[in-house]
Amino acid sequence: MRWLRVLLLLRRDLYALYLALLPTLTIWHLGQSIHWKSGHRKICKLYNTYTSSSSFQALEQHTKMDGLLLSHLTALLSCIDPAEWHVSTPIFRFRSLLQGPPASNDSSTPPICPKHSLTADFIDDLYSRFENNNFSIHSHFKSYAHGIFPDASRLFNHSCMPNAAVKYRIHSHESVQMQVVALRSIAQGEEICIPYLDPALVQTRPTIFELTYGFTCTCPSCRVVRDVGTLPEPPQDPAEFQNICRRLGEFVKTMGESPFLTGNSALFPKDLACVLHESFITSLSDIFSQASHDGPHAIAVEASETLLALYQLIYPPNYPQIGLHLVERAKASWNYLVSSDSLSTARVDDLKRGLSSAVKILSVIEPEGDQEDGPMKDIQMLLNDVRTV
Ligand SMILES: C[S@@+](CC[C@H](N)C(=O)[O-])C[C@H]1O[C@@H](n2cnc3c(N)ncnc32)[C@H](O)[C@@H]1O
Repeated sequence: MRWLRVLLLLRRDLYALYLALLPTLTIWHLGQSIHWKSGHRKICKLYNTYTSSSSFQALEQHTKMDGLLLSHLTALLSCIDPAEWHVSTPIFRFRSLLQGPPASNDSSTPPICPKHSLTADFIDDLYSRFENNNFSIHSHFKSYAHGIFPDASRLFNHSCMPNAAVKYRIHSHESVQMQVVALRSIAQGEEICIPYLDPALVQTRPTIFELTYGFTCTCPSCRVVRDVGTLPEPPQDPAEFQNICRRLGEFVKTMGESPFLTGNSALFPKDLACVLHESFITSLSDIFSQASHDGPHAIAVEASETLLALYQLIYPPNYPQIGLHLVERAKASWNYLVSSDSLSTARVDDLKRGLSSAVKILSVIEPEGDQEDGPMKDIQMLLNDVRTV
């Protein structure tokens, strides 16, 4: 099948609400600007009082975003005659989505902003679909707000080895646009799945699926994790920890396709089970960021190699996190190079190869988000630096 890059442009959803961190609240509302203007007015007048109220301030950041989103939704719906909510409207589609499991609906509906004409039961009913259907609008992993995209919620199930990923176009004075991008060729009839959360959360993800989404994931990655069983903690002893890092690097270099992609747990060496323990990635990331910042740069390069191996094991090919990490790894290599007494040609070549892989992977999903801190800019700067040696 032909490489299908952008699968869908989900512009037709009625409510793409991108709020939270933006002081001026915006709602995207195709073709019903009169309703939007009156909904906007309802929110604007009370916005400061609402966001500075003690009940709003007491909420967790995540629930604050939900409260803002729900405020916009109720403001908007209060301006539309329910007789207009027929089958083809996004609100009808939104209300036809699955509700979250009882556990995710345990917490009460957050306080909302506008005066509205909707009943408490109706608002609870809307909110019961938030947790397992809404999206976190992000730009290069920086989260901006929560958004409702009923068509995308209807269409896409989750996989920890997804064949597609969600990105957003965020530009001032434009509606936020969601795009679903294929990470590889997708055969006719194959289900298109996106990740609902970071697949690297190997240990916590089953609980999140159960409590927030109400399902047990049966993707190839989860099958392998289940077969591996209880995950041992990574060794505390530095020499043993290093040995595991080396073993992981060797395994990934020779594995061909990841066992987590194919679901074949027999191919995953049992002595590497501890690399799936979430403390392994945390320790490595800490070592990497500290050494990248303060040195020694050789340690940063070493940690970045192991992180790359881990990402190649647990993420699907072309996953953006791999591309972004390749850029960070190249920065560490560059710092190491310029702080060394002599320039190693092999290391310069490796750096160039790493950047070229980063470009290949990131080109699948880029450009995305607000573009301000796009990794392509960093790559270009590094390539310019490398050309000078
Ligand atoms: C955003 S909706 C996805 C679309 C949904 N299947 C539908 O028909 O409307 C999220 C819900 O879909 C179900 N779901 C998503 N991914 C799943 C998966 N991999 N296995 C089983 N159920 C899944 C869960 O019930 C989850 O709460």
